[in-house]
Amino acid sequence: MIQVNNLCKSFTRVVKDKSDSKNKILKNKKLKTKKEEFLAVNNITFNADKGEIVGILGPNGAGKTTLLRMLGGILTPTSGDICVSGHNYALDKNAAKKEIGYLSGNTKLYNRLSPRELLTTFGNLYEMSNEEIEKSIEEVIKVMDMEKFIDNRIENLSTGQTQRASIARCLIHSPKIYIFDEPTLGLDVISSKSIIEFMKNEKKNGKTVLYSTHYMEEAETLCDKIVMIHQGEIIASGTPDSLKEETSTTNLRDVFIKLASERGELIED
Ligand SMILES: Nc1ncnc2c1ncn2[C@@H]1O[C@H](COP(=O)(O)OP(=O)(O)OP(=O)(O)O)[C@@H](O)[C@H]1O
Repeated sequence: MIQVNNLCKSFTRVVKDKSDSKNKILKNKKLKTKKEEFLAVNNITFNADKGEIVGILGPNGAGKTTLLRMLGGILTPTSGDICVSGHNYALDKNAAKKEIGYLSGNTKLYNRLSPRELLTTFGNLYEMSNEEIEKSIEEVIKVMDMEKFIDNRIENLSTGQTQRASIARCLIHSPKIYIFDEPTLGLDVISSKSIIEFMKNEKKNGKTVLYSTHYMEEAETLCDKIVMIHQGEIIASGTPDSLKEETSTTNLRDVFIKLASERGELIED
């Protein structure tokens, strides 16, 4: 399982210095800029248990990718704790990362390799033996239905096949936890259905799936638990049914709209 406690990530961004506007008008100077810290992820706490699918929902810029990149070990948190199957990231990041299969939102694969060659490369990176790699590839081919294109060059695959190859790359070392950033984004119904079915089956196998999406209807039927974030903060978390009940709404889209507008915040989507 994965436990996240008081997680924060701040970035420095460059903004226009409004206090300099008088200068600009008077002397026709370019407005000065200044550096400012802002919290992209603000004090996030939740957990995802064995056999659970947890959906991270939120509009553009909510902080979903930043959160998942920290959980995937790509970004270092500014503060807070991440614990994966008993391994604390701050104390033993490598052990924690071995438990995770992380799919980033903009995964780029090596175009000139075939999925089989890609999976072999990643198996080697995880220090698996040749025999283990071959066995795992055979499993992954079955799970992701890749027989037809396992030896084709990645540059010749369709979008859906490429996404299946990207997910296959996350499975090669048999992790216990999957962290997927928008795995069904831009896919047609057939390709997204196969990925949704994959997540459902892995849940049955006792795996933990943590994934982000904009598709609230998809999350509503798939997820055991929802973590809704807006402007870096959790605005609600719980089962889809409990969130609807607490807000007297009938779907997750309305839950989000109601909670965000109660806070008087503009919705960016
Ligand atoms: N490396 C960075 N440096 C500065 N700001 C960043 C960086 N990465 C993300 N941000 C900012 O942090 C905020 C959260 O971004 P993030 O990509 O995590 O949101 P998101 O919920 O994944 O959005 P989307 O759904 O559009 O992908 C945004 O304001 C973004 O501009």
